[in-house]
Amino acid sequence: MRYGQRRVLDDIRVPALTAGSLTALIGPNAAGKSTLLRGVAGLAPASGRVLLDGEDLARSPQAERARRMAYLPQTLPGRSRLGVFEAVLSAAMAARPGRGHAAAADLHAVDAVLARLDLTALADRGIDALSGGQRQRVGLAQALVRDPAVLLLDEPTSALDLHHQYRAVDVIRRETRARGLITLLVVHDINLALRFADRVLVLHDGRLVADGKPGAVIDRELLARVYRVDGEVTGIGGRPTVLVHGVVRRPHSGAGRREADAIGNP
Ligand SMILES: Nc1ncnc2c1ncn2[C@@H]1O[C@H](COP(=O)(O)OP(=O)(O)OP(=O)(O)O)[C@@H](O)[C@H]1O
Repeated sequence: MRYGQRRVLDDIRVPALTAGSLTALIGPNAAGKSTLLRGVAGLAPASGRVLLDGEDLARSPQAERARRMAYLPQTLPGRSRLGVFEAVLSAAMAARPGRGHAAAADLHAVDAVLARLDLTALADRGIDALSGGQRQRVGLAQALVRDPAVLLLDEPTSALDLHHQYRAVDVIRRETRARGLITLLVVHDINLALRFADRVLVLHDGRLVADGKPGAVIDRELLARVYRVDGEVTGIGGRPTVLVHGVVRRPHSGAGRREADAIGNP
C-alpha cells in the first residue's frame, strides 16, 4: 500500500483469520498498523483482496462492506449533539438499513452494550458533555452494536483508564467468541495482547514479521528487535507479563542489558 509515491506496506499476506478469535495487530509507531486496518476496511487504497466466505469484500459495494464490517478509527469520535443512547441506537439502525423504526431487539441490544461498557449511567448524557475516555467507549459501543462479521478496532483503549482498558478488551473478546466475529485489534499495550489475544500479528517497517500465539511470538528477541527495548516475559501471578528494563538505543544491537539504557531507576 502507498501514500502517493511512498510505499508504506509491503505485500502483506495475512493467513486466514478465524471466526470467534481475537487477533491483536501490534508493532511500533509508523509500522503500518492503521494503514493495514484502513486497507482492510476499504478506506485506504489497497491493491489486494479481503476475502470473507470466498467473497472479495474489497470489491463489494460500499454498502455491503459497511454491513459486514465495523471499523473504529484511532481518532476519538467527534463531538456531537446526540445523546449516548441515541448515538449507539443510530449505529445499530445504520447497520440494518431498510428497517423503518427501532424494534425492541434494537433497544435491548443498545441497553446491553451500554451496560457492558459501563455507559448505562451516561445513556441520556449528550456526547458533547463526555470525557475523552467516555467518548471512546461510546465509539466502541457503536462498533459492537452493529453486530458485524468483521470487527476492526484501531487502538480502542488508547484513552481509557486501567479499569476500562481491561473491561473493554474483555468485552471485545467475549463478543468475538459469542458471536463468532473476526476481530482485528490494534493495541500498543503488549500486556493486553498477551492477556487477551488468541493470536498476534506483528508489523515492523511495513512488513509482517511474526504471526502466532502471543506467548510464542512475544519474547526478549522480538522486544529488542521490533520495539527496541530490553525486556523479558515473566510469569507474574501466573500470567505472562512483559517487564521492561530499559531502551535499546541502537536498533538490532541485541537484547543484552549492558547494551540498553536502564530507565526508571533512581
Ligand atoms: N495519510 C497519509 N499520508 C501519507 N503518509 C501517511 C498517511 N498516513 C500514514 N502515513 C505514513 O504511513 C506510515 C504508517 O502509518 P500508520 O498510521 O499506518 O502507522 P501505525 O503503525 O498505525 O502507527 P501508530 O502506532 O503511530 O499509530 C507512517 O510512516 C506514516 O507517516
